[in-house]
Amino acid sequence: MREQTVDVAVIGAGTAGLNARRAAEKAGAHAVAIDPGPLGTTCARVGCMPSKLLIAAAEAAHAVREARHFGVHAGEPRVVPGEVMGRVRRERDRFVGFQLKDAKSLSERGLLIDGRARFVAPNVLAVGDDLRVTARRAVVVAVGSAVRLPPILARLESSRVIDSDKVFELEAIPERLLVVGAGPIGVELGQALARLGTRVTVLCADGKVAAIRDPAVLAAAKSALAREMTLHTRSNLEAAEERGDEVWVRFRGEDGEVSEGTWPLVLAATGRAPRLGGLELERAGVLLDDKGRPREFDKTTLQCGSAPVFIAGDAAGLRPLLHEAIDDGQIAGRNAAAFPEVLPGERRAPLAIVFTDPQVASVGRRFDSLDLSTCSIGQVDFADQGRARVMAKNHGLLRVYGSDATGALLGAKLVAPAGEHLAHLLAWAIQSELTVDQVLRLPFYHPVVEEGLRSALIDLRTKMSAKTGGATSRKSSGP
Ligand SMILES: Cc1cc2nc3c(=O)[nH]c(=O)nc-3n(C[C@H](O)[C@H](O)[C@H](O)COP(=O)(O)OP(=O)(O)OC[C@H]3O[C@@H](n4cnc5c(N)ncnc54)[C@H](O)[C@@H]3O)c2cc1C
Ligand SMILES: NC(=O)c1ccc[n+]([C@@H]2O[C@H](COP(=O)([O-])OP(=O)(O)OC[C@H]3O[C@@H](n4cnc5c(N)ncnc54)[C@H](O)[C@@H]3O)[C@@H](O)[C@H]2O)c1
Repeated sequence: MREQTVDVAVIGAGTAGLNARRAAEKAGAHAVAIDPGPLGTTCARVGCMPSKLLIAAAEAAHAVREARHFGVHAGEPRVVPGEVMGRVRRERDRFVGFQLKDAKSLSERGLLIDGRARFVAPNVLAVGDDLRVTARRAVVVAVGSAVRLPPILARLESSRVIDSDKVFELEAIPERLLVVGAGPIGVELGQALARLGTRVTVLCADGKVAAIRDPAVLAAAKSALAREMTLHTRSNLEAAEERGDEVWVRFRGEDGEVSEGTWPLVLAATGRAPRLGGLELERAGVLLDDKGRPREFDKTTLQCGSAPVFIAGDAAGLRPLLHEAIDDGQIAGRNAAAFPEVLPGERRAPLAIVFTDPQVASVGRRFDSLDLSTCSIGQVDFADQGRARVMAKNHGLLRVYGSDATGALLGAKLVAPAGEHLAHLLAWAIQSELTVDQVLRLPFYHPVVEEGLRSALIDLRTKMSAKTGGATSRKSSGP
């Protein structure tokens, strides 16, 4: 058995792991990452980047179709699957290539170990069968997440049931597709394939699309997405089996109505779960609950109880997003290097964007965390918003949440054209702790989609004033 002793061992060389290793090193620790591969990070290989590449192709096809609204008639676009998927994979491989280059350089310096790690004792990891790594200070667990298949689909073991890891390897654009799950993955990939020519049916159990909790924004998103896909929300998968060249599926809607159909391909987008199984965290002194997650986990320091173990990125199951994996990695790496002197990490305003069209985004406080007796909601419908109408992209709803007592902007949920940009403006304002009045004093050009945001903020200010008798709006005079 080979033995290696380091200050900090990081399990996983994805985005969170690589950032954790770097942060630990910057803090003066000898830190290594351990990963059996495939390297290249989930984001670049099978996540953010290939999905956005597929969406970019879909947007091009959609723009050709939509040109008729402007009197420009290009006809039905001819989508060449080999070329579409070829570009997706070529560009994806380019992004992955940068990650692999960094990984190679780490390996050459002995800072990246090839192998699967598991705990054998506190601070001690077995890597494969012949290596033992001891971390003098602490271990960071950054093992990411894996697709969670419902048993009905898992049991099928059919090549006609794929997940998001496999979708980018498709050679053909399917003629018809059933997407099970309407979270970010289901709606992004479902709408993209619909625009590339697939007839897409989406079903989901929880009644939500794109994880939207605000009921008004949810209704607007459903109506926007239903223009291109058949949506069955609140539909439970009841049975599935392979029948000839297709998969037969039966599901039950909330009204009890049973539907069934056959599809040549099913995309399971039923969520992802932290990949903590097999790590034997108990041997590190971490107590686990019945789902195999740490019973005690400090969301601010990312430490598991009082053990010398930190969890970062998707493995923590808190904010499974790329920019959060980077921040998590930095917090966990720094704390692991300084162990036992751990400090809470600085967090940014919550921000999540789903790249459908219109885009869905949430910023700051979530709708279901608001006390509606002390908060007001302002909104704008994009149906008549000037610039959105000019571009024939006039669909969506933006809602902003504010505190009646302080006039502070608390959060926002939107399904809107240029949603990714509106969401960033809102996130920056919320993190800067601006009041609604202060945001309204900032410049808004004309004609831009941001004028829609201004309308929502004016609506919010009016509602706050009505509730407080003008106390919040008296703080300043905005436009
Ligand atoms: C289809 C899709 C689209 C997405 N789009 C977006 C987007 O647009 N924007 C966004 O912000 N986020 C997006 N995400 C989420 C984002 O990709 C993830 O949040 C992020 O990549 C997680 O990084 P991570 O470091 O936690 O995990 P990963 O990058 O998965 O890294 C985990 C690493 O751990 C290794 N590992 C696992 N077990 C062990 C073990 N026992 N020993 C050693 N190593 C191990 C794995 O090999 C892997 O390299 C998307 C995800 C998917 C699936
Ligand atoms: N743009 C982005 O930032 C982006 C894009 C894609 C993915 N992601 C990340 O990936 C994570 C995983 O995404 P996701 O969409 O797979 O997960 P999700 O958990 O958000 O959605 C899962 C969906 O599957 C449905 N579902 C689960 N079991 C079902 C069943 N048996 N029958 C019918 N429906 C069922 C749920 O109702 C839900 O609609 C997200 O949380 C997100 O952090 C982010």
